Amino acid sequence: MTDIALQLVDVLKTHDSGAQKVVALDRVDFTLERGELVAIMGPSGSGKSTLLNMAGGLDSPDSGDVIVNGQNLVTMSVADRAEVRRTQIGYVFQDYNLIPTLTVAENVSLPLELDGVKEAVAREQALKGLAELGLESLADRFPAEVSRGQAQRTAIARALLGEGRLLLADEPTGALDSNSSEEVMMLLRDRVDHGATGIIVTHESRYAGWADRVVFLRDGAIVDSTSEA
Ligand SMILES: Nc1ncnc2c1ncn2[C@@H]1O[C@H](COP(=O)(O)OP(=O)(O)OP(=O)(O)O)[C@@H](O)[C@H]1O
Repeated sequence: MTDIALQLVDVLKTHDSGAQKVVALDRVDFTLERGELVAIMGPSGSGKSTLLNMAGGLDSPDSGDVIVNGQNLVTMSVADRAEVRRTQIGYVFQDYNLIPTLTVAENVSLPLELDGVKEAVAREQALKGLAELGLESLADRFPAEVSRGQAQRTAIARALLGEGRLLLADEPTGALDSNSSEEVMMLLRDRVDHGATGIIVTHESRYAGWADRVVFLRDGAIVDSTSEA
């Protein structure tokens, strides 16, 4: 394994917006070392979510390369990309993406079961992950029966399962009060300190303070980068 968890090389991404083309990422180069937690900040529309979607293999660039743990997501097959996503990447979406017909625990254990982990073992791991976020009592409720903050923490529990993951979190504290937000940041930090690697998109500099480095985007380009070190 290399020491680089993620590399974007000269990534260009445009979106069609009516008759116009919007440049969402303008030939971005970005490297994330294993064990780093990086915060991405920037004005609305600057390309933060697009960058995360590229990193997570949810969308493909027009040109350039996206390399996760030494594997180029751009040149691999759709099936291989799906497997990298499932086994090596944990994604926390802005809108949680919980499956409404599955319970909280089932939502968290589903990716493990898709990986072939036996149902009982997957449930046990899901319950452990939920307990870390104070959600064990909600395990058998459905997403519609929990609060927005609890749904967000469920999505985070799901993303955190699995060792040494690349965690990609788009505004993970968006739906949470400030105490819960601090807890979530502490958890992400702790997970990174124990072998994971992460990117958090955030609008709030106080949460960016948990990161090792803050990268600022503007008009689809990285304009500045700070380091705590
Ligand atoms: N599916 C899409 N179709 C058309 N344009 C899009 C699409 N997704 C994003 N864009 C445009 O691409 C640019 C970057 O969007 P992106 O969502 O990455 O920004 P962001 O920094 O995450 O914004 P926010 O902070 O508001 O979430 C914006 O101009 C946006 O309008």
